Amino acid sequence: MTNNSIKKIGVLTSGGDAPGMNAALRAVVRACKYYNISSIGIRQGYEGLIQNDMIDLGPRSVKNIINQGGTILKTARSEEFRTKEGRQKAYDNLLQNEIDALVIIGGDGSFTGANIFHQEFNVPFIGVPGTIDNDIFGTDFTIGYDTALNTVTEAIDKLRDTATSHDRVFFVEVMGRDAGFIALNSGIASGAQDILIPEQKDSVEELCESLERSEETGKKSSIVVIAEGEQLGGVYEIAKEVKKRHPEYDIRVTVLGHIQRGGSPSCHDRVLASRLGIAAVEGLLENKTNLMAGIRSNKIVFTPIEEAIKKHNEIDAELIKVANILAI
Ligand SMILES: Nc1ncnc2c1ncn2[C@@H]1O[C@H](COP(=O)(O)OP(=O)(O)O)[C@@H](O)[C@H]1O
Ligand SMILES: O=P(O)(O)OC[C@H]1O[C@](O)(COP(=O)(O)O)[C@@H](O)[C@@H]1O
Ligand SMILES: [Mg+2]
Repeated sequence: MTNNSIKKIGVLTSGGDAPGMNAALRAVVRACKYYNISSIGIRQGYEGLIQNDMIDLGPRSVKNIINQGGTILKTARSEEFRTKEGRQKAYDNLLQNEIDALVIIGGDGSFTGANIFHQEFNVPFIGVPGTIDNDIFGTDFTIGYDTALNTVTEAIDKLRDTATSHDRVFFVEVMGRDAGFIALNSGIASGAQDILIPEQKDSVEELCESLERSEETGKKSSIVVIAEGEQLGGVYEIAKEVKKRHPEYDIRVTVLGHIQRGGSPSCHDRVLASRLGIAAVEGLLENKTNLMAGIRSNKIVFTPIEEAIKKHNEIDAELIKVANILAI
């Protein structure tokens, strides 16, 4: 398997952090050791490449992190890497540190940056999808998504207790910059009356009809889950519009925010991250590059990075049907 031209792999975490990034890092470092090559950690995403902020890593440097949320390498959104000058500095530092290839653990933005870097300097890389949003084509699941879903579901369960006690309507905003995966799945799991996601055309009228229908059948409190990328507007605006039409509703709004990105990764995310981290190293050693390691029908697959960035996973119509039937 070993390709002799790769002797050292650099690994970084970039973009929004996601639970399981540490497990992916651990897998990359240990796979490198397994295949007798060196690994070096780059701190704060592309910022660390530009600032030459790196640390040699071995199997014991990544002990006790499989269960930790966040990323011990830290992450960043680097403006400088968007510039040609910034990427030149990054390349100079790669040469100085004798890094032959990169594993990029991050989201679509991080992969876009890696792709441009590859076009300019021909640095081999493989992406590992780490984002709670699950908005990356080429994998059924991104690292962190399952943990975020569990966090959201637990939070909405708590809101349900108070919503029921007061006969209130709760509007809950969940993350998902442009994607409704978190909203749809957590909404089904938490028994939401309605779920608003950017992939679907929604209207306040339909939302009100749904609330009215449930009221007619004796429902006293409801939960509405709204993805932050919802096209109808923000959660406060939507709540205001509903209140205008139903002044009698006792409405509360909760924005779950960054709590959704934290916490110890779920078993699912730890296993996924471990598999993808190893796959990325093995891929590089097989001379693969410009690909993302993902999982489809429980098998490792590699997808061209441009497809991973540009294509979109479709929302499953069956899930929407499930949500609708259960909201009767
Ligand atoms: N078009 C681009 N050119 C160069 N670098 C980019 C580009 N888009 C994103 N990046 C780099 O990737 C980083 C992470 O992207 P971002 O969209 O913030 O998060 P994510 O990877 O989670 O989607 C950015 O801060 C930037 O440094
Ligand atoms: O932490 P920030 O910079 O406020 O970004 C918030 C965004 O990051 C996310 O949590 C994750 O998205 P990315 O992984 O693509 O960064 C989105 O759901 C959210 O819109
Ligand atoms: Mg992104």
